[in-house]
Amino acid sequence: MALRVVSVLKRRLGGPGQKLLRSGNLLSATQHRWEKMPSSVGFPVTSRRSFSKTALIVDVDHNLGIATMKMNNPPVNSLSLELLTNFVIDLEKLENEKRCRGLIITSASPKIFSAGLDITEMYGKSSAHYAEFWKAVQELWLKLYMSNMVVIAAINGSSPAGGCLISLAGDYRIMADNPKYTIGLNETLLGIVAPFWFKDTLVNTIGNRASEHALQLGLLFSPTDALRVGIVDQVVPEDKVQDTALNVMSRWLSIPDHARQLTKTMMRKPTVDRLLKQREADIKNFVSFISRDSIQKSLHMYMKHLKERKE
Ligand SMILES: CCC/C=C/C(=O)SCCNC(=O)CCNC(=O)[C@H](O)C(C)(C)COP(=O)([O-])OP(=O)([O-])OC[C@H]1O[C@@H](n2cnc3c(N)ncnc32)[C@H](O)[C@@H]1OP(=O)([O-])[O-]
Repeated sequence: MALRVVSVLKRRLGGPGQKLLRSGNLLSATQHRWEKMPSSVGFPVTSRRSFSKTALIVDVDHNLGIATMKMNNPPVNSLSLELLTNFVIDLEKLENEKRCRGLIITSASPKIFSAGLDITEMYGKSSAHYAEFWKAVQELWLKLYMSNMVVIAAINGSSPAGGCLISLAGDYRIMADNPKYTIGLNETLLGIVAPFWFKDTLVNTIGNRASEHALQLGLLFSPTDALRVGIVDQVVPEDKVQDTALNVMSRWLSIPDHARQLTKTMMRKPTVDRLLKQREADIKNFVSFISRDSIQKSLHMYMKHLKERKE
């Protein structure tokens, strides 16, 4: 598999990649760039490395310059404070590793990409806890949305609310073609409201009218409908999600990093700045909203409904 992707990379690389091809060198231009780097900057050039923390498995292929992050928080990959914190730490690590240019985010649990924010972090806790939790949610979005890496979401299961936000924060989304899986910002179904930066991320992806419709109704889209509205970029058979993510990555990595990164920043910075300007106010707003009796009751009822659904 890795060899096939390297050859796709070579095919698609212009300039230095073509030179490498002509010279018969089997390394991609990406690898060429790494080889010129002193080994002290990080990992050996031809190695793979895996590290896993609670709720997250990260595998870095240094030959391809691609990391794969698998959320691993059974049963449904809910985004607990711990998962959010580890996610941010590992993202920073990868971001600082110059040889890592692409990140694929996926799930280690079959059928669920992520059930979104861990609802149990949002009820029956102290204001200080809500504030800490919300800060971690903000931090993850800020880091992911402005990542220097190419970020591809390989959505191999359902992806409601916060799970959908993680996918939307990437550069490209590939979803498994299984009508049982859904994706969307369904917050209104829980009686809560997606904050403005969730909304902005959706608007930047699918436009204002479709977002208004999706957000008010808390729509959860099937893969086919998600593709139609533009929440995802590609729908592929379930067993092809990872391979497709690698192939798409090769196309994105064939663009010079600096040009792609500056373009990404130009497109996304105004959205990020909106949150940065009012980060503390957004935390206060979340804490006061989530602490309301009516909201606590809604969340409690929703969790009850999830449990009863099983019985
Ligand atoms: C302003 C704030 C913005 C908010 C953003 C959000 O993301 S809000 C989040 C919006 N998210 C949603 O609306 C998604 C809600 N979840 C679902 O729709 C489904 O769980 C599923 C489709 C993800 C998986 O279906 P499935 O049939 O494969 O699995 P299952 O349903 O049997 O669940 C297994 C266990 O996990 C539990 N649990 C589930 N989700 C959460 C959670 N988020 N958290 C915590 N726990 C959760 C569930 O209670 C059950 O526990 P039990 O009884 O074993 O102790």
